[in-house]
Amino acid sequence: MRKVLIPTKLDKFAATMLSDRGYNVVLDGATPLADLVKANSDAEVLIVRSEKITPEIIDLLPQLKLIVRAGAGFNTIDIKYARKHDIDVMNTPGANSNAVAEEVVAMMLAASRHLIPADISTRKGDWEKSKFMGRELTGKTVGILGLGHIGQLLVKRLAGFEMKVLGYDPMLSPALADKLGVELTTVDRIFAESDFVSLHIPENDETRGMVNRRLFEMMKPGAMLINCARAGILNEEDLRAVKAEKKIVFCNDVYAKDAAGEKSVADIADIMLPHLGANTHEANFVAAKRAAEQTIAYFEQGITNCVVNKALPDGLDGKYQKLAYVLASLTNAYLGKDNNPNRIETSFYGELAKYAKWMTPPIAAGIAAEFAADQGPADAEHFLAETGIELVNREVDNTKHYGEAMSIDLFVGGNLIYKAGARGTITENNLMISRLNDFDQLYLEPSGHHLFVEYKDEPGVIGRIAGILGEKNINIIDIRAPQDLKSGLSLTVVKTNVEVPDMLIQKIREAVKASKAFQFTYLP
Ligand SMILES: NC(=O)c1ccc[n+]([C@@H]2O[C@H](COP(=O)([O-])OP(=O)(O)OC[C@H]3O[C@@H](n4cnc5c(N)ncnc54)[C@H](O)[C@@H]3O)[C@@H](O)[C@H]2O)c1
Ligand SMILES: O=C(O)CC[C@@H](O)C(=O)O
Repeated sequence: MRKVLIPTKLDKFAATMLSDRGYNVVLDGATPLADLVKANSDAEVLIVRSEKITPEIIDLLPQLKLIVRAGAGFNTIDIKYARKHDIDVMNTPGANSNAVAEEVVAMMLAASRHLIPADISTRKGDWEKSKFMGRELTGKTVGILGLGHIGQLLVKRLAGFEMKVLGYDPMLSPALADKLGVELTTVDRIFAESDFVSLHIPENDETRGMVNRRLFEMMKPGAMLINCARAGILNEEDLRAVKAEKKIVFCNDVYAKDAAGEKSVADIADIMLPHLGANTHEANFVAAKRAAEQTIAYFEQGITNCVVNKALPDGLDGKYQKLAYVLASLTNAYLGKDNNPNRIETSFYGELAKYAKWMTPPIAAGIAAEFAADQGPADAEHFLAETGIELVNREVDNTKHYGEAMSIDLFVGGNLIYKAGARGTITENNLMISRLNDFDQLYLEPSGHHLFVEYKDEPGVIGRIAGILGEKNINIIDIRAPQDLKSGLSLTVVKTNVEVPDMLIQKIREAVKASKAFQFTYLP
């Protein structure tokens, strides 16, 4: 019986549904997380809300296969560590979005009409009608950053106020924006022209701290900023610095840590709530129901569409990532250790074009041993940018009929640009390097130890290489010998049964006056 641990205050419906289906469920929202995890170390599934799921918690659950975040944001879960341990993490997209959209409308109205301080004052016996002069929503401009489940619902819920809606979300198609009545624009224009700005983006490496002083300084005096997304996307110090001068009204639902105690935003927040966005009976029920349904579908039907830490996107065969690694590392070996690339150009043919970003981690790993290939595309892009390597994905000409193939070219900068590149594909389920530089028709299956020797074409060279290897009892398993007719160069690639020692490579280099001689080993 699979054990499901629900260490949070989640609607009982999830526990009931899973128990009815034969799962062994422990639902306990009172015991501290670490204690509960230690007492249930045989759990295979963890269903959580905003609890922090750290490597330490994951290490206490050696049989864990699945973490379900009953909600949208999964920044509280170490999804990379989970991936390393073969644990899938999923969220329940859209389950609580209506609750958040309604909370935003409530904040807009409450702050615009001073409902909270006016209530406190009137209860006290004061009559401060003139102090609480309000503003109306109708006809104003609202700017929405992030138009996913919540952002889109917010547009619909605000429809009655006849507002002009500006939006920014790289994933929203112009057609859908049109249908929703959203004018897609830049982040800068949203901040500069809106009377109300509402944030609905996830917190991740890309968005952390992105709502900063530069944007606050653009805001209209007296405009309202609403953060029901995540604390980390907004730079609190920057807001503090400009809030008084710009008279920004700030409504906040989210904190670095969900816990009782003083809140650092207290001095700049006009309304602050204890992370109430999803806190409705309806949202709690829907999130619980989805979490249970998704768990059952995951184990019983293998449905993984809500997994957020996939190593591979649906539809991509992992062999293509191996190929990208091999092409990048072979080309890098060809350039030699004194020639560090400063630009990578890639071409992905056929269906591979839509998976281009998933090739960036293996390419980065292929040219830099310090980058681990199991990291995600954003990590790889960040690593390349930090290392000063430009990545350009070229438009491809699919009329060449290369099928699902890829080319990777590395450039060494400076005034004199030096370039090397390789193309490959998968044939009969094996990696196949079809070209290295202008040596077409290489058709090399790269597994094992390969000695690459490039030289001015002349007869007898392959025999000399074989002789030197034979003297040392090194067995030749396969030989490829393509020519580059334009440059008059030949390339001999010898697959050997063992690694060829450096001294022997040097001997071969001298014996055949090679322009290149290096070993390339790939052990899949
Ligand atoms: N306060 C709460 O209780 C509460 C409840 C639910 C969700 N949330 C937070 O709200 C966030 C959004 O929730 P959702 O359900 O709408 O998620 P979602 O995934 O449906 O939508 C997020 C949208 O943000 C867009 N986006 C990502 N990076 C962006 C960027 N740099 N610029 C512009 N757009 C970007 C995405 O393309 C996506 O469309 C969640 O990640 C979560 O952190 C808070
Ligand atoms: O579970 C909650 O109450 C908060 C959930 C919310 O922040 C989310 O990202 O879904």
